[in-house]
Formats: sequence, C-alpha cells, structure tokens
Amino acid sequence: MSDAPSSWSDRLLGGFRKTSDRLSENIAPVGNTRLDDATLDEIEDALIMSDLGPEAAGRVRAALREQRFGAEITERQLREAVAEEIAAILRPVAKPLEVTAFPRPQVILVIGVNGSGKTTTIAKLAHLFMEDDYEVMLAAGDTFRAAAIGQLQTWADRVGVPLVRGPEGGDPASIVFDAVKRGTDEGTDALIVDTAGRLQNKRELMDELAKIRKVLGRLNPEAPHDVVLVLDATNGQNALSQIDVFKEVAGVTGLIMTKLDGTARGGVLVAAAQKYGLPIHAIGVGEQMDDLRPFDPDLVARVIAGVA
Ligand SMILES: Nc1nc2c(ncn2[C@@H]2O[C@H](COP(=O)(O)OP(=O)(O)OP(=O)(O)O)[C@@H](O)[C@H]2O)c(=O)[nH]1
Repeated sequence: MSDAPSSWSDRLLGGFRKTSDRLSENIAPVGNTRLDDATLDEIEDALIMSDLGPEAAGRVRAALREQRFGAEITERQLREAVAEEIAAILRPVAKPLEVTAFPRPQVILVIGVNGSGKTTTIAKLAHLFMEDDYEVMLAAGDTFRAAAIGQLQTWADRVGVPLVRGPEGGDPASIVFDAVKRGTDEGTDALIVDTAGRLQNKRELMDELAKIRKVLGRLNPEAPHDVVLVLDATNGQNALSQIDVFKEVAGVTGLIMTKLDGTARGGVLVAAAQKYGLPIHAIGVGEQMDDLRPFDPDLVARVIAGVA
C-alpha cells in the first residue's frame, strides 16, 4: 500500500528526519571541541531543546563526562557518543508485543486520546500480527462516537480481519465479552480492542475500563493481557503528561508512539523511555498499514542522533 517501497530503515530515516535535523541543528554549534563542563552544558541544553527531557539529557551528559572529559572530540564522534547513550536508554524498554497468551485469545486493550492515531495503530498492529500468521480480531469498544466504529470497520476491511461491533452508545463491556467468546470459538490468537479516549472525563473512562476488566476477568482472569497506550509524538512533552494520567486511570503496560514522521519532536520517545521505563512496543512513522514496526532501539538512536 505504501508508495515508498524502500527498506524500513530508509523509511524510518525519512520519518525521523525532522527530529534528527533538530538535534543536529542544536548540537552543531558545539562543533569540534574539547569536552569541558561548559561544552557539556551546551550539549545538555541542545538535548533538552530536542525534546529528550531533562532526565535523559542529564544522563547523556553524565555518561559523556565520565567517558571523555577533557578529550578533543569531533562533531561526528559527539553524535556517535550521543547515539550510544540514547541507545542505552532505549534498549531496556524495547519489547515487541508478542502473542503468548494461553488460553487464546490474547486480549490487547488499546487506549489513548482521540486523534492520537489509535484506530490506525490498531489496524497496523493487526497487519503486523498477520504477517506472523496470527489470527486477529478487532473489537469496537469505542462506542461513544459512531464515526469511530465506522472508521475501525473501514480499517478492518482493508486489513482483512473481522470486527465485533455494536450500536453507537452500546455497552463496550458487552461488545468485548462477545468478542472474546467469538474469538475463543474461532481460534483467534489476538483480540485488539479499541476503547474510548475520553481523558477529559477521567471518572467515566475509569468506570468503563473497570467494567471491561470485570467482564473480561469472568472469561479469562489473565485478560486483558496488555493495555497499550498510543501516544502522538507531535504533542511533545504533553505526551508525557498523558502517560501520567493513563497510568493512573488504566494501568498501562506498554506504549506505542505514532506520527514520528513529520515531527521534530521525536526526542520525546527518549524522554518517555527514561522517565517511565514502560515497554515501547512499536513506533508509527506514517499513515499506511505497514508503517508500524517493532521498535529497534539501536537503529532509532542512530537515526535521532543523525548517524544512521
Ligand atoms: N503521519 C502520520 N499520521 C498518522 C500516524 N498514525 C495515525 N496518523 C493519522 O492521524 C490521524 C488520526 O488517526 P486515527 O487513527 O484516526 O486516530 P484516533 O486516535 O483513532 O482518533 P479518533 O478517530 O479521533 O478517535 C489520521 O489522519 C491518521 O492517518 C503516523 O504514524 N504518522
């Protein structure tokens, strides 16, 4: 479907270009230099301006100081060193979403505010699982808006997976219940559930998710196996406050960050990894169904630092 048949790493590189340009722009003035405290301060500021956040920026600074203080360093070496430190932050959180639940289906709740790319990500995830020969089913648990159900149906048809849906305003918990029963009968491996993203009404969202959990628990005490929060990278630091809220409301087990293409704010991925340590399952770098891939920390670190 994609009009860019190039390799994933090329697409990733293209997608992250604005982020790596931002970092390059911020780091370039430091240039070829001796690493003293003033230079390290400048590097730290450059990283913060590139959305890596104070914790990650401080960590990169400390590592550079420890390893190379007083050394002459070229801009290229500096970027290489930054890439290595970013990779060290990202490696522990890189964890693909694996289908391991027994009994099947593995129930994956997908949460996130409207517009974060939730629907598209569900479709992309289904596509990714299907590439591994898993049987996938979707459930339209966002019954709040008719448009959400219709949109998910369009994607389900496009990807070629069944969608369990109910009427607008229907009870999400009963749709999820039906979906798990049908998934069990049909030998579904992964059931991906869309949910309403009404963050502005925390209580309602909390109640709704609690009800879904309760109903799921009756069918399989292990379910939901995953609660995946979809974040829009273009929101920069605001994406981080969404993690805070959804962690509290929904018990997030992992993250997918979308829209890393076309934003200069991709550094927020590193900030999220450092601050929360939640697994990052995958990243989205486009609107097509194959624009989601498991998260490769070394490649992403090198792309962000502009050395890939
Ligand atoms: N550039 C880019 N756009 C994306 C990506 N993921 C999703 N989008 C676009 O973002 C917009 C919102 O995506 P949806 O999947 O509809 O988001 P949602 O969170 O389900 O939003 P609602 O439908 O409003 O609940 C759509 O135009 C998508 O095509 C991505 O990785 N990159």
